[in-house]
Amino acid sequence: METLLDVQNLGISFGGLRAVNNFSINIGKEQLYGLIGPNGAGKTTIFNLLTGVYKPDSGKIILDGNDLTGKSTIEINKSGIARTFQNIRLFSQLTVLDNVKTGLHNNHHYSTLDSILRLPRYHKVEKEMNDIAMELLEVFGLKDDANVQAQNLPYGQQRKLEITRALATNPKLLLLDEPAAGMNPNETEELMDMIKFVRDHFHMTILLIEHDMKLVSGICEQLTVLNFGEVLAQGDTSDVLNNPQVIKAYLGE
Ligand SMILES: Nc1ncnc2c1ncn2[C@@H]1O[C@H](COP(=O)(O)OP(=O)(O)OP(=O)(O)O)[C@@H](O)[C@H]1O
Repeated sequence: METLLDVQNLGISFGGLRAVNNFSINIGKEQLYGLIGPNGAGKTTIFNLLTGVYKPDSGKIILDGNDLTGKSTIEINKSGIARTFQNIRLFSQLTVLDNVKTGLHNNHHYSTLDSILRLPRYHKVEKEMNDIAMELLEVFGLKDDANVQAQNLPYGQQRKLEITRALATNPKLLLLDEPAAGMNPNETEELMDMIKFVRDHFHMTILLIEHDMKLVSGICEQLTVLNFGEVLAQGDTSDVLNNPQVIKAYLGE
């Protein structure tokens, strides 16, 4: 399988705490990959390193052959990594449609002058963005809510919208930080279907952090288990979940 993300020996310290140490991972194109581990193991810190929120003090991040180590969040997003957050971060006062359009600005441009003077290019680009955003909303069953304020959507739909907006940036790699957090079992089922659909339909590569083991074992093909900032186990999901060290350290059974 062709590699999309190649991370080698990534590390970062906060004061005296080595939050992530010697972290390596290799994710193939179109893989659905899970990152699990106990609270405080360093999972979100790894997402923050991969997206440029934190700069690693050691290691390399290569995406599709491009070295992204030390790049800014904006550069990294433009290079093809998009994410969602543990606590939903939408533009709550904007409509569902406008939230998706904020994601599309990466690939659709008009100048400030075009926009102020409402020049033809402005209308053309706006129409293109509306059409694409509506198509995406239709795919994810959110089209009828296009004009609803994001904050008025039910929780599960807000999660879906966050993923839709991340997809609108046209990423190569989608990072989902605890997508099922706070969801009821029905919402989680729907979410699992959506994640599988995104991978299959958009040929997307997905790395997700999740505590919900039903979701992890249900859709992730490969897993990395993190413990105290270091990789405890890595490989096929069923092998990893049956690894005695993992059961002892993480699952506590
Ligand atoms: N900016 C920071 N400054 C200081 N310490 C930090 C910072 N960010 C994370 N940490 C510490 O790094 C460690 C790893 O935190 P992180 O949030 O990555 O864990 P996690 O595996 O995502 O946990 P959870 O499952 O609870 O979300 C924790 O001890 C945390 O307190």
